[in-house]
Amino acid sequence: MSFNVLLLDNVNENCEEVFEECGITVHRNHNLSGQELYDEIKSYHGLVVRSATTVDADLLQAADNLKVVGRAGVGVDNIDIEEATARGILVMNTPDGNTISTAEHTCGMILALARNIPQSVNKVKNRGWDRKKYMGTEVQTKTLGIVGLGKIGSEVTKRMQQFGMEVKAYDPYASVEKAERLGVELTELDELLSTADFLTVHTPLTEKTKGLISMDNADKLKKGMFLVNCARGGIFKEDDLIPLIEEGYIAGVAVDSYSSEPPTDELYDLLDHPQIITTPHLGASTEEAQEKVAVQIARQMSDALEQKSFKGSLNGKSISLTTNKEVQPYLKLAEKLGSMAIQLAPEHANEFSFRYTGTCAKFADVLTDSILKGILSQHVSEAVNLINARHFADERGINIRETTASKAQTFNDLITITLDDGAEYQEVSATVFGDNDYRIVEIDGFGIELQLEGDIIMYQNVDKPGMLAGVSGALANQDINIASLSLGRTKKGENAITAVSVDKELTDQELKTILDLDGVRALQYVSLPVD
Ligand SMILES: NC(=O)C1=CN([C@@H]2O[C@H](COP(=O)(O)OP(=O)(O)OC[C@H]3O[C@@H](n4cnc5c(N)ncnc54)[C@H](O)[C@@H]3O)[C@@H](O)[C@H]2O)C=CC1
Ligand SMILES: O=C(O)C(=O)COP(=O)(O)O
Repeated sequence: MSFNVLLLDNVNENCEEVFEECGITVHRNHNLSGQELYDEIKSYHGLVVRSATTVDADLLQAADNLKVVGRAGVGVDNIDIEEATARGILVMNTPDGNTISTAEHTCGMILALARNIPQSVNKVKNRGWDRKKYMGTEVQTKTLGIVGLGKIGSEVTKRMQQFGMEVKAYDPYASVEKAERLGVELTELDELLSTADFLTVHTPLTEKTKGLISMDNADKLKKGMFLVNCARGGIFKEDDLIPLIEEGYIAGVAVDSYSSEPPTDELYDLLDHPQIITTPHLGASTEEAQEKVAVQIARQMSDALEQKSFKGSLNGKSISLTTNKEVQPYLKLAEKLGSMAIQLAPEHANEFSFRYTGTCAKFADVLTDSILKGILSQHVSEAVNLINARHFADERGINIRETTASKAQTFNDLITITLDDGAEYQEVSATVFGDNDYRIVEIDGFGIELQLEGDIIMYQNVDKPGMLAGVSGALANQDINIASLSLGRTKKGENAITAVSVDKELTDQELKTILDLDGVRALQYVSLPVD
């Protein structure tokens, strides 16, 4: 299949080169938006953006053929990942291509704030000369507070330590070992706010980081501190920046990212304050960073479109495993078994347990996606794939429990699915022999062995002579050929289960002739694809 990709947002020209080397057709358009973009996007398999294009639900809905959205950069807050996931569209970014550039820009902002560089440059250019007004402060021996000790936060740390700053950080998810390695003291947020001379944020904008600094916590700030935001607009409450300055809580702010870009008129008015220095989202705007992210995203997207690798994917992490040859037979087994289990399950079952025993246990994550694909494909009108399967399960309030045991038991590999509606449950287990011999091996505790494909009748019966003859007679009378069968029973003379694989799809009427036979207690029927 041949693919085509649309490049927006001035993505570096190396992006084109890499796509073309991979045999992918590229079209570039810097100025598309609104209806024009909705119309244009329909024919593309891939879309590459930076931060300027909003990839929202409407755009994704219009994108009939889209398989992957690539962000040539880090932040994906301009992409509706939830909607993309629901539509089975992969979203990927390039997490480290612009780290150094953004860290360097942040360091520049810290120094610019400390020495009033932008304001004094402006003064001189306007024929002014004021050395007193622009008296600065050294950063050496001062405390730098970092919120978010991730990739950029760590690089800012290393650089500013060279300027003699003491670095403290607040990041509830950072490890103590990492902080020790960087020579950083991890603190609580309040302590950081009350001790930092400069505070720089390097987190995404989330419910927790939105308005991290505002007039509400102004009393916690070290008087006269400087603030830097080269992460995302809104981490400092923009409306509160001037009151924070005017009331003497902070000495100045450097901002590179805004809650709306370009800023609204009101926001421009706020940013006009002489103690606020600003750049137009330039953190990642260097030749080096743009080349790196453009090349990285083109490679990642080409590999994903060609199903070679899914590196950098944000909404289908586990599918990166699917290119591993070892996992392929298990994926198929999981999907087939999921498809079988749901046909046998009690109605309204919403407690799903998946047990993985043996080698397959190490692939549990993606196998669960595959089982869910098998289950949900029969109930969801949209196409279910490994990216959106969990989304649909969540939407349906399905609770998933996964257990693993790497030590093989009777079979080298066994996947067991239990679907439960709170009152009744159905349990099926299957294995794969070699690369492609998929077998059901247990149904509700009865040992059975039958190929996991085609049309299968399963009935419980009294364990007495003549049962099988009755069933095969009934099938023969209707010209239905038996392909194979398997018998299982709990104890001699008690309950038995028979699974019969037949050569054609059966009607309800044909099935009834078996259910009506004396001694047949319950009957179930599943129809599975044949490879
Ligand atoms: N101005 C620009 O042009 C650029 C801005 N960015 C932005 O910079 C930010 C950081 O990027 P990276 O360092 O690459 O990301 P990262 O994922 O490596 O680091 C983020 C860190 O924030 C921490 N974190 C998350 N929630 C937190 C919370 N509530 N409190 C404290 N820490 C928290 C995480 O544990 C992680 O260590 C992102 O928002 C990204 O979009 C990135 C590149 C360029
Ligand atoms: O990578 C990021 O998160 C950035 O903010 C950089 O944005 P940009 O690619 O320069 O529009």
